[in-house]
Amino acid sequence: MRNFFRSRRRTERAEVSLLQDNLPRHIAIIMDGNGRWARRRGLPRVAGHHAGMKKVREVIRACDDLGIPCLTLYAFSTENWKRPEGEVEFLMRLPEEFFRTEIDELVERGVQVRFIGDTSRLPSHTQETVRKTLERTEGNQGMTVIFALNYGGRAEVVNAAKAFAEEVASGLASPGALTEERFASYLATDGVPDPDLVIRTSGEIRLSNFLIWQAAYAELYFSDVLWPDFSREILHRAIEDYQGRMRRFGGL
Ligand SMILES: CC(C)Oc1ccc(CN(CCC(N)=O)C(=O)c2cnn(Cc3ccccc3)c2-c2ccc3sccc3c2)cc1
Repeated sequence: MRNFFRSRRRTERAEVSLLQDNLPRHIAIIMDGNGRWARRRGLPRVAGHHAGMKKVREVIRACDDLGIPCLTLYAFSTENWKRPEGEVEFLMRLPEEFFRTEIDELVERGVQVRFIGDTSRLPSHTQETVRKTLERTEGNQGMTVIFALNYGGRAEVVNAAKAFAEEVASGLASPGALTEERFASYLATDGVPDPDLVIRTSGEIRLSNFLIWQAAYAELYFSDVLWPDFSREILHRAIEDYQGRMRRFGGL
């Protein structure tokens, strides 16, 4: 058994060594902690969101460089209506800045961007950014990056159940034909493998209604760092921890 591990190729990195042949196929991240990060520095909350957005770029690059096929990002935030007025306006403008500064590199890297969640309640200019991002990256063959916007796992399951019920009502399906496999095809993540690793920052140990169907078997990794302090090194540590767990139970 020891030879088996020793012979496996390793990517030596300063902090951790990652096994190239046991990388997660899909990593999902609950990006939490922007507000606290700003408050600890005596900065306005929007500074935390702006710093958080820069980390989105860094984590996409880090996953793409490792060859992670799929990354889902959940901009975890308490409901918008609890936020001060100016903050919501700022948040709705942030995607345009991200699009303007990042889209060319994403296209260059062959990244395909997808969105899950209810984008209908976003302001029209933000919806326009979503549409342009989809247009610029559809059909790309590289890594898939999914942004969960205004997303709720239970709402997603209810929508899938409704879609199947409608097919039964219109005689296209019979209740007996429903399987877990078929049900998953009605979810927004249809065609995407389930996340192997879910990471959440800021020390909160909760799933918060995120990918509740898809993450049924995912390894969960909780980091105390606040999202704007997330880094390539912390990502690597999470993946190394994941690989350590797979080694313990992966054998049989
Ligand atoms: C991919 C990009 C071109 O398109 C879009 C991106 C997002 C949205 C929806 N959105 C912003 C509007 C809203 N719902 O408040 C959020 O989900 C939201 C809520 N908090 N934060 C701050 C935050 C930033 C970073 C990490 C956590 C939270 C964000 C936010 C704002 C700008 C960016 S850029 C990449 C991610 C991201 C997230 C619409 C279109």
